[in-house]
Amino acid sequence: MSDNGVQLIEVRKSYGSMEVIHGVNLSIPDGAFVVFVGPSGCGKSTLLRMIAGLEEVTDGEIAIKGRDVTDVDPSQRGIAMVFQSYALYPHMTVRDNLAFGLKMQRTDKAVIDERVAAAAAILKIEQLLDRRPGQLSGGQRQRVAIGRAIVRQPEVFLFDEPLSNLDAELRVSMRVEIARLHRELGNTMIYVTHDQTEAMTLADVIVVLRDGRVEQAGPPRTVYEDPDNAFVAGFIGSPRMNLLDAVWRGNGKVEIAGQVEAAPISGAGLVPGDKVTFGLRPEHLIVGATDGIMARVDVLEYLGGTRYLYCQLTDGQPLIVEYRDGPDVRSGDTITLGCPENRRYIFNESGARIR
Ligand SMILES: Nc1ncnc2c1ncn2[C@@H]1O[C@H](COP(=O)(O)OP(=O)(O)OP(=O)(O)O)[C@@H](O)[C@H]1O
Repeated sequence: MSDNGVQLIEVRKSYGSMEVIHGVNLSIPDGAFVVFVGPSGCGKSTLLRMIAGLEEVTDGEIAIKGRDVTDVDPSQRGIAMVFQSYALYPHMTVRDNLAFGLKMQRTDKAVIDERVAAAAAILKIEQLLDRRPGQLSGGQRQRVAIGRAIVRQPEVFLFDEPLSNLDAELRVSMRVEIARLHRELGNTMIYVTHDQTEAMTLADVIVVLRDGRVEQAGPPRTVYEDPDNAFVAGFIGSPRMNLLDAVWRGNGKVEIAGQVEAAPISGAGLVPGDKVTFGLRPEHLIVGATDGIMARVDVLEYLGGTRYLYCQLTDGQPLIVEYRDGPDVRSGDTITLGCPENRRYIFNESGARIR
C-alpha cells in the first residue's frame, strides 16, 4: 500500500440489507484538498463518517498515511472533524472548548496552552477566548469548531458542510479562511458540501458521487471541461449544462429541434438515427450567431453583470443562455445561438460521453 494521504479500497456500507455505498475506490494524495459533492442522499456524509470512524465499514478498507485504520478507534486515526452544527460545549469558555480534547488525552498543560494560543492566532479569535459559545456569532462559533480541530494536530481534517449554517456573506469569507488554512497547514482536507462554488474554489480534487458510487474524480477544471458523463456534466456548473434531446446523423452531425449542428466527435459506437444528448453550457452560448440554433426567449433575468435568458427551442425544449454583452434582448424575441465546437458535448443514450 502506498503512503498516500487517505486511501479507500472497495469500501462498502450497508444499513441492514440496504447497501448505500457500493465499492468506492479513492486515492487521496497527502496534502490534497478533496471535496465530495453530489445530490442529497448520494452518500457524501456516510463516506466522510466512515473515514472518521463514526460509521463502521461494512466491507473494504480505509488507510490513512499507509496505515489500515478500518477498525481503529476514531481517536486513534489522526483525524479531526468539523461539523455543520459546530458541536461546541455551551457551558465552557472558548479556551476550554479548544483545550477539552487535549485535556482528555492528558496532554501537558504547557503544550495545551501553547496549541490553544497558536490556533487562536491562526483563526484570529484571541479576543474571544474567555467567552462562551452563546456569546459568539455563527461565524465565530465555526472558527472555534475549526480551532478545536487544529489543536489536535491531525493528519487529516474532515469537514461536514461546515459553512451551511452561515449567511451568504460570511460563507464567502469563511471559505477564503479555510483555503488560507489549508495553504498554511498543508494537511490533507476532505470536505463535504452542497455548494458548487465552495467545491470549485476549494478543491484540488472534486469527487462527484451519485447513489453511493463515484461518477468522476478530478481537478475542478477537468470535471467542468471534460465530464465523463451527462450526470457530471449536469451537476457541475451553475446554471447547469443544457442537456438536449438530439439525434446522431453521422459524419460529425447531430439533429436538434429539426436543425443540423456540427458535433466534432469520433462518434464511436454511434450509428445514424441513435438518440443522443447534446450538451451546451449556458455560458458558452453566443447570442446573435449568423448560423446556429434558433430559440425564443421566454423570460429574462437581469443580474447586473450578466443576464440569464430562459428560452425554448422550436420543439419546445427549454434552454438557458448566459448573456453578458451585446444588443438588447427582450422576452418574445427569437435569437440564434452559436457555440464553439470544442464546447459541444455529446452523450449516448446511457449518458456516457462520446468523445
Ligand atoms: N442510519 C441510517 N440508517 C439507514 N439509512 C441511512 C442511515 N444514514 C444514512 N442512510 C442512507 O444512506 C444514504 C446516504 O446518506 P448520506 O447521509 O451519506 O447522504 P448525503 O449525500 O450526505 O446526503 P445529504 O446531502 O442530504 O446530507 C441515504 O440513502 C440515506 O438515506
